[in-house]
This record gives sequence, structure tokens and C-alpha cells, in this order.
Amino acid sequence: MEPDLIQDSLKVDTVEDLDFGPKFKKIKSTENVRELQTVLRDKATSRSDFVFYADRLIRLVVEEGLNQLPYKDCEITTPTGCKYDGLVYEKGNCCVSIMRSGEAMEQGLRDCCRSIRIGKILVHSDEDTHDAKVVYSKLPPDIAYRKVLLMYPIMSTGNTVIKALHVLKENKVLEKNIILLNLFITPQAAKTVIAKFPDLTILTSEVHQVAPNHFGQKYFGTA
Ligand SMILES: O=P(O)(O)OC[C@H]1O[C@H](OP(=O)(O)OP(=O)(O)O)[C@H](O)[C@@H]1O
Repeated sequence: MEPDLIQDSLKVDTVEDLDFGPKFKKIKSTENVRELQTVLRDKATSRSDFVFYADRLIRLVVEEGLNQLPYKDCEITTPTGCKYDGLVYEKGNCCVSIMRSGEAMEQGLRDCCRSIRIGKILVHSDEDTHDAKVVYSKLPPDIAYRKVLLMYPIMSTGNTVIKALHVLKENKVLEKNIILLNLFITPQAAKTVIAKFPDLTILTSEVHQVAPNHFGQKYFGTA
């Protein structure tokens, strides 16, 4: 999809509202989306509600993320014999989830792309300093030739995602072929990541000074 068409889409806010350039995109902030974000931020939300509402928000971001991938024209025949000019999803994509919160987004993607390959990167970040280091990675061997949906829901400083992006670049993935799917990002994280990776596409649901850093603990029930 061309950038100007993305701006016209009902599904994403116009990028002019955000000062992060044309490769930074946000799903439309509808009342439905705002309710999901509110439930996820509310400390009174039960764990089962948290998982349920997180999965709903993840699905919206994943569906819009699929709009950032390439499609090509095709013609099909309907059951009544009519020709129809349609679109078909192009092959050559994969996903990389950043453990562990990024793994919460895998089911939403698999619900849309049943057999997509999913690589993993584990980045350990220090709870106090937010310093991050790569502990483990396992990626599809031909990842350099694929478009990559990189998934991580929370960006506070952006350090975790930056480490993962370095791993992808070391594996010869082109920056312009990476689409980062995210739920919540701080303005600081957006600025920092974009300054280092200007050709990266970022798709989020909300930019806010406060990152809901309880996400992983609450989603996986470890708090
Ligand atoms: O942008 P950053 O400053 O790097 O932070 C990203 C996220 O990573 C940390 O969570 P945690 O270590 O619990 O990660 P996990 O939920 O993936 O285990 C932090 O609390 C954020 O939620």
C-alpha cells in the first residue's frame, strides 16, 4: 500500500497528527480501541479480563499490520461464473517475536496467517536501569529475503526493541523490510527508535508518556 493511501485509510490515524514521520502509524483511535486501552491500563482489571482485552487489541494491530505487507492483483471466478478482480497476499513474509511479551501477540498473528514462520529473540532488560542485552535468537535461515513483522507490545525506553533490531540487521534483514507491531509506545521510545532506524515502519495503538509496563507480568500471570 502506498503511504498516501495508508493516510486515507479509516483504520489508521493520519500521520500528520504525530510528529514521527511517514513510517510511524497508529491504528484509528476509536471509542472501541480507547476502551480496550483503558481496561489494559486499569489496575483493577482482573487477569482473565486483561488477557481477553489484550488479545482483542492485539488482533486489531495485527490486522492493520497485514495491510503493511505486499499484495498482488489476481482474478478469481465466483460460484456463479463471474470474474472478480481481487488481491492475493504475497509470500515471503515472516514474524519475529521478542520474548516474552512479544509472544503474547503470536496467537493473534497465527489466527490470521496459519503457518507463518515465527523467529524469536530474547532480550533481557534490567528492571531498574532498563539496560538490555540479547540472550538468545533463533530466526528463519532465509530471513534476509523476507519482510519481517517484529512483535513487541510495550516500548518504554525502546531499548529492548533496539537490541532486537540490531539482531535483525546482523542477519542482513533490510530495515525497510521490517514492520514493528506494538500496542503502547512512549514518545521517547518512538523518537529514539526512529532516530536509529529511520527506514523502519512502526505500527502502534497508542502513544503515551506512561507505558503499561505490567503487561508481561499480568498477561502471563507472573505478578
Ligand atoms: O522499551 P523498554 O524500556 O526496553 O521496555 C520494554 C518492556 O520491557 C520491560 O518489561 P519486561 O522486562 O517485563 O519484559 P517482558 O514482559 O517481555 O518479559 C519493560 O517493563 C517494558 O514493559
